[in-house]
Amino acid sequence: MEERQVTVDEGRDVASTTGPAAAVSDKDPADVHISIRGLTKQFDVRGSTVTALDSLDLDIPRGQFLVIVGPSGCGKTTLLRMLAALESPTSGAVEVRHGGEGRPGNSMVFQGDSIFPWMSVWDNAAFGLTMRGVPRAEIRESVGHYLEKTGLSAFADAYPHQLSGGMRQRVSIARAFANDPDVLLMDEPFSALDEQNKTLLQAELLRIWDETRKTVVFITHSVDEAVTLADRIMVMSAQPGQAKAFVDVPFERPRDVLELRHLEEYGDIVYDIWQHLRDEVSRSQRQAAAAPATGRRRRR
Ligand SMILES: Nc1ncnc2c1ncn2[C@@H]1O[C@H](COP(=O)(O)OP(=O)(O)OP(=O)(O)O)[C@@H](O)[C@H]1O
Repeated sequence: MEERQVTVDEGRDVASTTGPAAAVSDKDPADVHISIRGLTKQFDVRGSTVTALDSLDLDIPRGQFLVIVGPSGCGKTTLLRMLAALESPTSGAVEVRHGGEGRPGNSMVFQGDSIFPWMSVWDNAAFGLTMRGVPRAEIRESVGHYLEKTGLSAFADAYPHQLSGGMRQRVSIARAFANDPDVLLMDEPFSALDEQNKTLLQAELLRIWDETRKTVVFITHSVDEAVTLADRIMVMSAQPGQAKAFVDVPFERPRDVLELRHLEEYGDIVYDIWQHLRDEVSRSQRQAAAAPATGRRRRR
């Protein structure tokens, strides 16, 4: 089994780091796909230090759909970027236990357009596989499959400017799944879409994910979206980002998005998450109002 481990240990005993009880798995360690210990990330912003993440401990079992919610600026994207090894920790460790020879470690799906405007839908969806030199027949099969699953077969030759925003996000999803990564990292992929498209795409994502049961780490600001998609939800505190609470979502799969939202228990879970989130959102707003000079930066 291949392993990617990013560790920056500034004199702390990572193994003895403790965190919220539910963050660290009590299951067989062989089931843990992603293990995070004491993860801290600081940025220097014009002479002052911004602690984006503070001593985060988290185990993500293989095949879990983990959704992260938290107020703006609490370090969600920073965490995802460290999982993708696009950013290195200031201290602490991220260990991703890679499960498949020759497969990419992760694929990312972002908010807004992340597909190449000069490539057709087909070429966009095939991009990761083509770059890895996968045989053409395999590419044809995999891309054909995921374009069909995302309702894009008829648009294989179209270019992004000929598509709606929802269709462009479908291309991103088809590309991510076709690439067959070990882990899927999704950063607010549906936030730019209208409510109807969002609901349709959530249902499609659930259907596609059900076939593969890949480990997913998904960021959203929408509590409804979190409860609809997740096996488990991590609620983060306002900056500096820490795990404030973990909420298990017990609904059976496959899930019907609309039926789910009728259930009494669905409302209870949404309420529970808002209870955890409410103070953090207020705290984050106060921080933003009090410290405009620290210069929160968006990278997208
Ligand atoms: N490259 C960077 N340089 C300086 N500061 C950064 C950088 N990346 C992130 N930050 C800061 O780290 C903090 C966390 O940012 P991050 O984007 O991870 O938050 P977030 O929870 O994803 O926010 P949002 O919900 O608004 O997308 C913010 O204060 C941000 O300004």
